[in-house]
Amino acid sequence: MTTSAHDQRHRASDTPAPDVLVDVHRLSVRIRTPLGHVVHALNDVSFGLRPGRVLALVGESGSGKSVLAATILGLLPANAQVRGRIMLHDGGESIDLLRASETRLAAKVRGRRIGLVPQSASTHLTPVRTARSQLEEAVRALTPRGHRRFGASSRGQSLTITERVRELAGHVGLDPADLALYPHEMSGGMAQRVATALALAGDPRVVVADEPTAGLDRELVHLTVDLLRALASEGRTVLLITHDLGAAERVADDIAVMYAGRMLEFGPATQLLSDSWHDYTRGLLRALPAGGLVPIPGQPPSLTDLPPGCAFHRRCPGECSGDLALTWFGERAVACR
Ligand SMILES: Nc1ncnc2c1ncn2[C@@H]1O[C@H](COP(=O)(O)OP(=O)(O)OP(=O)(O)O)[C@@H](O)[C@H]1O
Repeated sequence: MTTSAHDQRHRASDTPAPDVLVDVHRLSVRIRTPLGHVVHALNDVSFGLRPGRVLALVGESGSGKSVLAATILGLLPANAQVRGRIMLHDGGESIDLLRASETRLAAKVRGRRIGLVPQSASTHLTPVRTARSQLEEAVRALTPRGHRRFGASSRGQSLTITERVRELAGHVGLDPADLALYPHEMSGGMAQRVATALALAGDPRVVVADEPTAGLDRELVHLTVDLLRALASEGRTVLLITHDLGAAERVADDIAVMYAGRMLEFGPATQLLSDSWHDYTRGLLRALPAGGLVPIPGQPPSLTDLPPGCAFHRRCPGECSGDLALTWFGERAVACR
């Protein structure tokens, strides 16, 4: 056990490792509901996003994955209370994402440095406008002068908005003819690609994809996974939010396992999947077709009434130490081992 590795991880938010782009440090989020209950949506979550890597956040529904994405993007509701720190280190600039003003987030972060492919992408498209019109608007909004140098594939060239839209479409595997379609004329996979192109319009280094494979058939899941991998191989960082450990297995370099707002395990995907340390991760793997489709008995606890100690305790088949802190062992971390 390397307490020093743990300490190093925690020091990282003060003096970031050179390759950490987004440093999430001891993040906790509470949301007060209209009925006065307090949802403990995230509890003491820490990790770093590194360039050119895909990090998959996996966990059952309600484990806090989307809240984490919303926190990074400054999109939490006003009734949320946030503790901890999220630093973005990009282009020689460090931005404290939890303390930056809404104006700064809108002008410098959302779309330009961090792009979001939202959950249920088709519902986020404007129904009365074609893909082309929505992409043109995004490109125009993110590049006010209309002409500039764009994208990895065309560095050194100046593109018009029309050319840039065509380039974005090609980037995500859309046919130029698809640009004339309205959202109701698009398949789920196509709408998802348009949403991805919108997320890439400002050439962000970080792309957050919230459940991009949900509801897609197997072939489209493969195409989506390939697209996310291609983004990473261009040097972008991808934060993939998914309840589908199978999709995470195909695309992720690193996997973080979430449960009831806590991170229970983190590590390089191949290691975490072949040698899981946490009983919950092992349970998720057994629930996959390859693992025999064995569901984890029981339900996650209510986030308004978390039990004391380990939130997984009641469902845990193993001997739980009750230690909630995520402890780092080099590149891997586990709680409650
Ligand atoms: N605006 C909100 N007001 C109150 N509670 C919220 C709000 N947004 C999220 N929550 C709660 O926070 C918890 C975490 O939700 P979150 O959407 O992050 O889960 P998730 O892991 O993304 O689940 P899913 O896979 O279903 O999207 C849930 O209990 C959810 O009900």
